[in-house]
Amino acid sequence: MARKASIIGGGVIGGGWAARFLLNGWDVSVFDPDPEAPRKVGEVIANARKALPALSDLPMPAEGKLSFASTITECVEGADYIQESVSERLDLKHRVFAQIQQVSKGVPIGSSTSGFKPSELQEGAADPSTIFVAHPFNPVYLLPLAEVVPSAKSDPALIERAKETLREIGMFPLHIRKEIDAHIADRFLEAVWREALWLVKDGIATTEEIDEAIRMGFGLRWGQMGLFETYRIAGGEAGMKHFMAQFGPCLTWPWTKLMDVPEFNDELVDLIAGQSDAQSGHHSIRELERIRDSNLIGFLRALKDRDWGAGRVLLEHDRRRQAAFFEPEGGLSAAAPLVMARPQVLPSWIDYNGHMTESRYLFVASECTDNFMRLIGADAAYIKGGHSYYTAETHIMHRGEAKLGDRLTGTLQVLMADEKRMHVFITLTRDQDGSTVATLEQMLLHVDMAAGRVCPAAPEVHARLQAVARAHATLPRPDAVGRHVGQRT
Ligand SMILES: NC(=O)C1=CN([C@@H]2O[C@H](COP(=O)(O)OP(=O)(O)OC[C@H]3O[C@@H](n4cnc5c(N)ncnc54)[C@H](O)[C@@H]3O)[C@@H](O)[C@H]2O)C=CC1
Ligand SMILES: C[N+](C)(C)CC(=O)CC(=O)[O-]
Repeated sequence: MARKASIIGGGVIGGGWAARFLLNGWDVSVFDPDPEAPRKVGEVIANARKALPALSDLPMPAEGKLSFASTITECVEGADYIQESVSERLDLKHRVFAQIQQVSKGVPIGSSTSGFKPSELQEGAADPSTIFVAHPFNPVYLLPLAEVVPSAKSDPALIERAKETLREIGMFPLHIRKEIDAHIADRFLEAVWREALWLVKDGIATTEEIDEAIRMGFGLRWGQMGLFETYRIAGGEAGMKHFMAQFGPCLTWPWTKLMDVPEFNDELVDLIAGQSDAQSGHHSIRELERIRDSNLIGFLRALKDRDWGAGRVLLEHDRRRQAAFFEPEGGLSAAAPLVMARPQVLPSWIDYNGHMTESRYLFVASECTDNFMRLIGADAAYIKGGHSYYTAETHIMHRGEAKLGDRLTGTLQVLMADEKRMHVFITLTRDQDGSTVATLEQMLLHVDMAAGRVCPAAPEVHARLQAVARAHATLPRPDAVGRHVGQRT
């Protein structure tokens, strides 16, 4: 049964949390007194549906159920996890926690607060031990970081449980050991923001020039290595010590305004807002969100290919989902083709004809056979031991068109298997209408990789493969089996 997340406050951040839980298979209930909240949350979720699945080639779990509650009591009933994302006012957050704790006992209550300490949030609470900070980053459905900040009154076991929940929905819970105003990340953002306000106020730079200074240079570095690793390299062969010796003295030079805050008056707000309108006003906010999401997907996939930084978190999330997904219903002896992949057609998969390029059909098919190999035990450890399956022959038939954003399902049927061979038939269908876009017939050979020769599979792999082959022997043989190019029909 799907678990339930309760989201209190359905603004920018509450909507992002709702999307992340929902698309990871949780049921989600949202409470927000704003009558516009369902529309706003719906729009965030619509963006997330386009973006989040594009981070992975694995199937998304079935979406959970979304509901809007009319009271906090109704919202948190039966919740396994509660996330508070109401406006940044301490009195309001206290009132919300009091209402939650009238009905909900022992359930983790994460707060999205950007700046309040957990001990401040817990003041006057019936049970302070369940309230903690889980500070996310916008867009919550794409960025993995959640700063998890407990206080001395927090229940350590409950915090660990909450961190596990965050990992399950693909996040990276960073445990902040000492509570402090604005945690870790917002202290940086505040410092950069303060300096930027000065630069605009003093007429040194426009909002656009400041954004160029970030996105053309150090912003790109930070996204993959952060601050210290980047500066270590900047110290040359002598590393961090040399870097500090060279640039330490400038900390006392007038490079920043440090704690000075510009007067936050209407003049400054109008100046910044006017420049921002001139810079980006030709895009709607929703358009900007989509541009941001598409860029983030590109970055994150690049990091994933390199098993680095946030990309490593995505790979770990894939591994968890893989373990859960590829245990077929009915086990290996189910008499039905096995669902082995559910990819989404990404922008880079589209060719000059406006549809999925041909190499991607083979790519998706090889996702299917890779997952099938894992299922029968020819997994990474088996391959490391020196044995694997190699594809000897493939025949692809293109029977329809897959377009940008289409969700595809790849099923695999075993036609014949013996100790050295498996003959399989893969069907790729479009989820929205069930139509077949391609079929692929393949022969794979079991090889001794060091010898470069075909050899019998290990008995346990052979036994699992045979279990599937026996079950699939009862299935009708697809018409396309054995077809070749130029054949008369
Ligand atoms: N916007 C951002 O970039 C980030 C914000 N945060 C934090 O997330 C929290 C929410 O911020 P945003 O989503 O940006 O604000 P927002 O203004 O977009 O949304 C706040 C929502 O809370 C609702 N609300 C007010 N009283 C309520 C109540 N009694 N019960 C339920 N809902 C209620 C409002 O109707 C509104 O929809 C804040 O604590 C903020 O510091 C955290 C990370 C980033
Ligand atoms: C501006 N802010 C303090 C609300 C920002 C955050 O808390 C995190 C973010 O997403 O930038």
